[in-house]
Amino acid sequence: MQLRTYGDDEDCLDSQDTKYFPFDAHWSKIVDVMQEGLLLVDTNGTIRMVNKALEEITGYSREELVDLSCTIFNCDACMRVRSDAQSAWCKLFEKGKIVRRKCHVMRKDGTYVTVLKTASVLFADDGTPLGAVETLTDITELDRKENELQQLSRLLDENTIFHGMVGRSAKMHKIFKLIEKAAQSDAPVFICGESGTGKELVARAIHDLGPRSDEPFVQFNCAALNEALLESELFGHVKGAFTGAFRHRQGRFEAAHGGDIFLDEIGDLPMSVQVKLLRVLETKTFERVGENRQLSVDVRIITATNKILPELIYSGEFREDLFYRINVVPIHLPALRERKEDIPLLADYFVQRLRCKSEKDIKGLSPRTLRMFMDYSWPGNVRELKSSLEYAFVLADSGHIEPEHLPATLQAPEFQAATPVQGIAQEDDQKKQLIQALRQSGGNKSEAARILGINRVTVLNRMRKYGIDLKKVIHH
Ligand SMILES: Nc1ncnc2c1ncn2[C@@H]1O[C@H](COP(=O)(O)OP(=O)(O)OP(=O)(O)O)[C@@H](O)[C@H]1O
Repeated sequence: MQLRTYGDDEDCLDSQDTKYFPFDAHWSKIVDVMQEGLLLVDTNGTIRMVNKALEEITGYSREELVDLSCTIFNCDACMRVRSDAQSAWCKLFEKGKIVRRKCHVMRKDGTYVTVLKTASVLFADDGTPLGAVETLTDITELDRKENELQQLSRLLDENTIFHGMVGRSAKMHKIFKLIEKAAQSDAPVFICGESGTGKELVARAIHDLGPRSDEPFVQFNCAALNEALLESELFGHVKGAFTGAFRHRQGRFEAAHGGDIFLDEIGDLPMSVQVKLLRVLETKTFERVGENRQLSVDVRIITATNKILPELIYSGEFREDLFYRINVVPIHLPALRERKEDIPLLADYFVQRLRCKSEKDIKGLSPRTLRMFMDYSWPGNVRELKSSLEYAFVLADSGHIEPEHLPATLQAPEFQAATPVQGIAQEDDQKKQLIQALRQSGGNKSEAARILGINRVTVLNRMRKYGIDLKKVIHH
């Protein structure tokens, strides 16, 4: 029995009768706008019809395919078993249909494409098989992503990743152990380390691993607001407490009740608010702005800063008594240049993650780039490494990431340091890099922060610290 095929006879689907289904006359167009490849074979396995998407998937034209055997696709899942003259079905068809089977079909150029195949046998009213319809969905891209995810999970066994933190150095392993212990206690945790070393990740891990993990985790950046707003943001205010306080507002401490509060950039907390925070730590009570009532609160406090608090105590900007209260369990995160053995692993990790999000087939770092990564001092630490790779994914097209795909700050030899740079030399480098990034960004601080792999608040702090005048820098 022969199938009447699409194109043989435009009237075959009752195109005159549009009363019931006005699209009947347009079947050829309908199958051609389908995203899936469509293939019609007769009982001998001879191709009778294909649509446009199938031409695109296989690289063959319609004319080339019609009248050929479907074995031309060399499909790895079609173990063709011809039991008698009438039945030429692939083993897959024995059940009458197959649903979303992953297989590989050969294109005209000899390459293979991964497809999801769905197929059904067509029967006449008397039960005689007429042929079969197959749809093929190209999943090459999905398949690639799946392989990448598998690669990523192979890369990251439990010894190299800890709650989103990647590291195989002895220093990071010590930190992972410390986090586990700190999480179980209710004592305040103080996380210090340079910008971009992962302090926020540590705070999150402490919450997730601790007994308060089902309770709130409230995060607050103490450098984000001015002194007047800070207090009401942290402790809340009552209606009429100040101009503009039209209603009661719950503060962050109340919101964190039962859970953990993470106060980031604690070194930037103004003195007036430091006193109030000290009170919360000592008495576990606070007052809303504009109210005299004491409210008790049960929160564990986690703080972090990239500043050296003893220096701030010395200069009178931070209360010593508060420092002792928050610094019960100190966690010091080492700078990336102090744990260089983590650099290749972190780079692989970020490359794999970026590959999953990108269409580009970027394989990793070239040996030259890896050497450069190992020699660089990474003032912006892991954040800078991550954003350099994001930058490289924009510039590179495929293959390996070469030094020329990296941000200018990594390429300028005067900013590279093979050995840890300390004290004044480091500050000098930091200032030069900031000036260069601000020039590069035309004075845009957020963009400069992105270039350096640090956050905007750190850019502002450093500009203040080094007395950088934006106008002078740009018009230099
Ligand atoms: N060990 C790590 N593994 C994977 N990603 C990391 C690691 N450390 C940091 N990161 C990533 O680097 C970026 C910066 O991390 P994070 O914000 O925790 O740093 P930070 O020390 O809090 O910085 P800042 O002081 O500027 O606030 C984030 O995108 C984070 O996911």
